[in-house]
Amino acid sequence: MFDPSLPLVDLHRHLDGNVRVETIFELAQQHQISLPANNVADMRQFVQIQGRENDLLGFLKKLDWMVNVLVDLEAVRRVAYENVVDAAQSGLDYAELRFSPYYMAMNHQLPMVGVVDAVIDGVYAGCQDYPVKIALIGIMSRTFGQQACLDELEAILARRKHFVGVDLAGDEKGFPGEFFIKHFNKVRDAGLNITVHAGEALGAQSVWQAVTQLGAMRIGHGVRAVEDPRLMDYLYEHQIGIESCPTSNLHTSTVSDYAHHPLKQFINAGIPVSLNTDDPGVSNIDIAHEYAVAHHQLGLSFSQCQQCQRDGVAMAFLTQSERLELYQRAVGHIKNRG
Ligand SMILES: O=c1[nH]cnc2c1ncn2[C@@H]1O[C@H](CO)[C@@H](O)[C@H]1O
Ligand SMILES: [Zn+2]
Repeated sequence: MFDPSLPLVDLHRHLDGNVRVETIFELAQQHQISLPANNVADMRQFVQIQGRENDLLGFLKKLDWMVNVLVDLEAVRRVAYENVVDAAQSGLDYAELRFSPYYMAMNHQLPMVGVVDAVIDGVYAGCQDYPVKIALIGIMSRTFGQQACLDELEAILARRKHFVGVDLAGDEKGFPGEFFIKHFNKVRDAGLNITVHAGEALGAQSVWQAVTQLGAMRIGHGVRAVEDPRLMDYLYEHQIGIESCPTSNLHTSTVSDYAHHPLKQFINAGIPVSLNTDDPGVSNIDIAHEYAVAHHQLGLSFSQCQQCQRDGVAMAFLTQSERLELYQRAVGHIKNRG
């Protein structure tokens, strides 16, 4: 339940977690990549969540098919372009698309800076054709270790002006935040914003770590922060925003059901919260679905949903004048629709 007169934004959206099943199938056919199914309909079960997974790692396996078909830079460009189309068609005014150059490059030994350039190129082309504003966040995939993360950070920083921030994603349990302090020192030196996946597969300590040692200005998921009241106070005092992705949290079994999702606890604590899709292609959802879930399953009132929309704009890695533009654009939408 969102308000069409307010900007609709998605700040936590993995570009490499949103490759269309049709595209996976087409690319695989064109380039003789073997898939576990021989038609698009049968392929869905391997890419999209069926019910839920037992844990985060089970969920993340679904994305592997998406990057498995990135055979060349043209494929990367196509996927980036289609991500902009999908964002626009789902009604978003603004999306921060995040991607991991290492993860996208690794299967076919693509050059990482080449991957970054291809994403920039595809996103730029998409923005020429569709009315949506896009910003990019570079991901370090912790799953592949510290050196791989340093390498992909280097590729991100080689195109620094095209990014608004850097994130840390992947296997939180196996590769905790303390392994990446040096990486985020470089990110801060480069003047980029910082968001970190934390409190998803590990508890409140991981969120503490992200905000006090990695310099996180926003937290991806943050679900388990509610386990520590002192942390909740800290997040409130420092107005660290939570990028909430309720359906993803259900699909990774971070929460046992929607009724146990802590979104309302963050709101009641005065912590800024945005609603986001995480991996729309894996969860098979769009942003409207998450607002419907927030209202109907998590018990947010319409005005609390509106507040999430406003918090999303406030939390966005944008300048003040860009935020105002988003509000003006939303008013324009209503006029166009009317
Ligand atoms: O919900 C999530 N939690 C943690 N990591 C994630 C999630 N979704 C995707 N990735 C990770 O992000 C990178 C691709 O953008 C990959 O490392 C993937 O495993
Ligand atoms: Zn994520």
